[in-house]
Amino acid sequence: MHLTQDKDYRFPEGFLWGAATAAHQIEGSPLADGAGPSIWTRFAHTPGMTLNGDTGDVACDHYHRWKEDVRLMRELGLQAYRFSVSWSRILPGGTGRVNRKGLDFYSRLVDELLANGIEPLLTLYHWDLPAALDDRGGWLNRDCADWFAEYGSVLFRELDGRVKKWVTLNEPWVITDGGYLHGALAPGHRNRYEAPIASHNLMRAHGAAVQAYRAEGRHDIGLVVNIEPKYPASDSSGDLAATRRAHAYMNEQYLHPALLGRYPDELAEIFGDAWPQVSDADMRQIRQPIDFIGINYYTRAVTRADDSWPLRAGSVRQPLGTYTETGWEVFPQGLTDTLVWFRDTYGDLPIYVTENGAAFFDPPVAEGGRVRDPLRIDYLRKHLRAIHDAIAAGVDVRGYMAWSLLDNLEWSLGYSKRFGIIHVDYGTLERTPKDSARWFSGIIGSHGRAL
Ligand SMILES: OC[C@@H]1[C@@H](O)[C@H](O)[C@@H](O)c2[nH]c(CCc3ccccc3)c[n+]21
Repeated sequence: MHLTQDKDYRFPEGFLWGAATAAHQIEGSPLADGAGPSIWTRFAHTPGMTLNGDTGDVACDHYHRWKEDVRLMRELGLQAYRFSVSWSRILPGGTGRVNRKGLDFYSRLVDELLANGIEPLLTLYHWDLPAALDDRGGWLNRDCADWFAEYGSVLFRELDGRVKKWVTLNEPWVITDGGYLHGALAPGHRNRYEAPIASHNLMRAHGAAVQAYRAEGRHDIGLVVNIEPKYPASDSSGDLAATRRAHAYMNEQYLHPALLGRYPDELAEIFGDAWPQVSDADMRQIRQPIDFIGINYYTRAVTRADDSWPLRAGSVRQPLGTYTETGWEVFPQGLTDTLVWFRDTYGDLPIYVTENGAAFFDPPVAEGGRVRDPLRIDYLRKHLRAIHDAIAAGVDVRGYMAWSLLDNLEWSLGYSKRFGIIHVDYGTLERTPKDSARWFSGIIGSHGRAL
């Protein structure tokens, strides 16, 4: 038996170490230089939609401080940086006229990353749909596949070659469950009939963007999904069925169409008469070959049957569990299980862990500029070890992006949750690397040996 302290956690040569952010959460200045509003600009300015009415008007002011942020990434020795582009900076009306100043912001950012030896991973869509397209039905309008392919093509033409790892969508599950079923996220709909239509159209748009990339691009493109492994609370038939429904709804609903060309059977059971008929042509468009999958992992769910709508499944708090500030159980084994499950279910497609991290109640910046975040270090260490275990089991994991580079706007929770390895003072906008950033830097420098 290996005692943990003497196990060698060295990662494979070429493993890509980085951190992740998203446009709306860090940039600020949402309407600068000709940009159009997004559904998040609109949602956050709608009274009651976000904690304390927090908006992305300033956020981390990355829109002006991007050079300093790249310098911080270099100082930490990051090899890669995952970020997203705000669609409505590029196409203020969602389609048609290109806003050159919007393109220039991202072109300069990419050049600065490359000049500092940092590989960009670009996410086309991280939830901030142009408001002009929402006015035309947004993800409920089948035309969204063409809109998204047009937007992607503008970026492919401008950046491909400098950007060699592209992501179409970040977490279609959250976009749909949050934005169309439960209404906690923009555009704030709560509709059992809309949710499956939005899901299906998002995946059609993913397929259309991959097809557009194959026509314009020469490098790699993939999809990012959040996976939350489901463990039955008991072996009762009710809990086992609920666990199966929850797994299909969150974890298979998007990977099955993207990689197998079909939806899991449980979805018709969950949505009943609201589950739409889908054509074979649609399923062929969705199942475009991709070069990698991005998996965002935070926690697991011990699952039991309940009367929740429409899933009839809920998670059970673990009395002996450790929980983060967002109420997520710290369960690193779930990441190993998720990576092995993906390989066993979908095959040897390369995997990047494109998000992993935790919000804990960090202390204020102490004298001398230290932010002690031991719980975050413990979380990251355990999850990196969990990835190493999956690699040892033969899973082809190519990289890890810590969520997040910076404390930032946690959507409807506003600025109340800090996920960053770098502290941001929202008054002064001063950045202070936390202990976790220094620790992560050492892990990267030792290729994981120091884990
Ligand atoms: O909540 C932290 C981050 C967000 O700031 C990112 O924008 C987003 O990509 C993102 N996704 C998740 C996982 C969503 C999730 C967690 C647990 C259960 C269900 C869904 C966590 N996060």
